[in-house]
Amino acid sequence: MTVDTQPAPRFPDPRDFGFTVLDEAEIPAELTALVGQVRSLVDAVAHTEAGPEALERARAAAAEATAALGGERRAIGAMVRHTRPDGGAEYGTVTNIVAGPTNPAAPPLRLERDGDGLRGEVVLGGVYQGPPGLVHGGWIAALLDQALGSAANAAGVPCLTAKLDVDYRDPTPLNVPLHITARVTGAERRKVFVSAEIRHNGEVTAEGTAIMVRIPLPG
Ligand SMILES: CCCCCCCC(=O)SCCNC(=O)CCNC(=O)[C@H](O)C(C)(C)COP(=O)(O)OP(=O)(O)OC[C@H]1O[C@@H](n2cnc3c(N)ncnc32)[C@H](O)[C@@H]1OP(=O)(O)O
Repeated sequence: MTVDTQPAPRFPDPRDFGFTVLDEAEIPAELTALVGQVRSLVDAVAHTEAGPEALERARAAAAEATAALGGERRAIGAMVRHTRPDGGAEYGTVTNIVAGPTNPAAPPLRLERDGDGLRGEVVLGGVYQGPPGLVHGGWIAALLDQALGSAANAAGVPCLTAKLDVDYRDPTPLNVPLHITARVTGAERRKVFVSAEIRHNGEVTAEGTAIMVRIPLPG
C-alpha cells in the first residue's frame, strides 16, 4: 500500500462547521446516573419474568419518568468534546449508538489513546445477545466500526467508513471484559486504512479492517 500522506495533527473544531458542541464536563452527573439506571432498566425488562401486576407498575413508573424529562431535547448532530491529558480535543456525537455518553442504548464504551492507536474495554450483557450466550455479530461489527472510525478521528482526520471488513475468528462471549484496540495503518490520498481487534482473555475473537474516506471540509 502506498502511504503518501500523514494525518492532519489537529481535528477541526466542529463549531466552525455549524455543529453544537458541549464539553463532556458539561454533562450533568444526574444525566450520567440516569443513563446508567436506564441501562439497568433495559437489561431488567429484556430478562424479566415478573407477573402482570409488577409489569404494569414498572410500565407506569417508566411512563412517569419519560414525562419528567419534558420536551427538552438535544439537537440531532450535537457533538461532545473530550479533552485529552495532553490538551488535545477529540469529538464524537453525544448520542452515538456505540459510545455516546448520553445514550443508554450505547454500551458504556470508552476508547482511550494507547501509543499510536486506541484501546478500550467493555462488557456486553444479555441485551447484546445474538446466538445463545454470544454477542450479536452486528454489534461486533458496530464496536469495530466505532473503534476504526475513532482511531482515524484521533489521528486528526474527520472521515466516514467507506468499506468495513469483519473476520469473526471465535465466538465473542457475553458478560466478560472485551478488550478493543484500533490503529491507523496507512493513508493514500483521501483514504485512511485502519485496523482493529476485539480480544477476550488475550485471544482475538474478531478483527476488522476499514477504508475510511476523509470528508472534504469547506476551506
Ligand atoms: C468519532 C468517530 C465516530 C465513528 C463512527 C463510526 C463510523 C461510521 O459509522 S461512518 C457512517 C457509515 N458510513 C457512511 O455513511 C459513508 C457513506 N458513503 C459516503 O458518504 C461516500 O461513499 C464516501 C464519503 C465514503 C466516499 O464518497 P466520495 O467523497 O464521493 O469519495 P470518492 O471520490 O468516491 O472516493 C474517494 C476514494 O475512496 C475510495 N472509495 C470510496 N468508496 C469506497 C469503497 N466502498 N471501497 C473502497 N474504496 C472506496 C475511492 O476509490 C477513492 O479512492 P482513490 O483516491 O484511490 O481514487
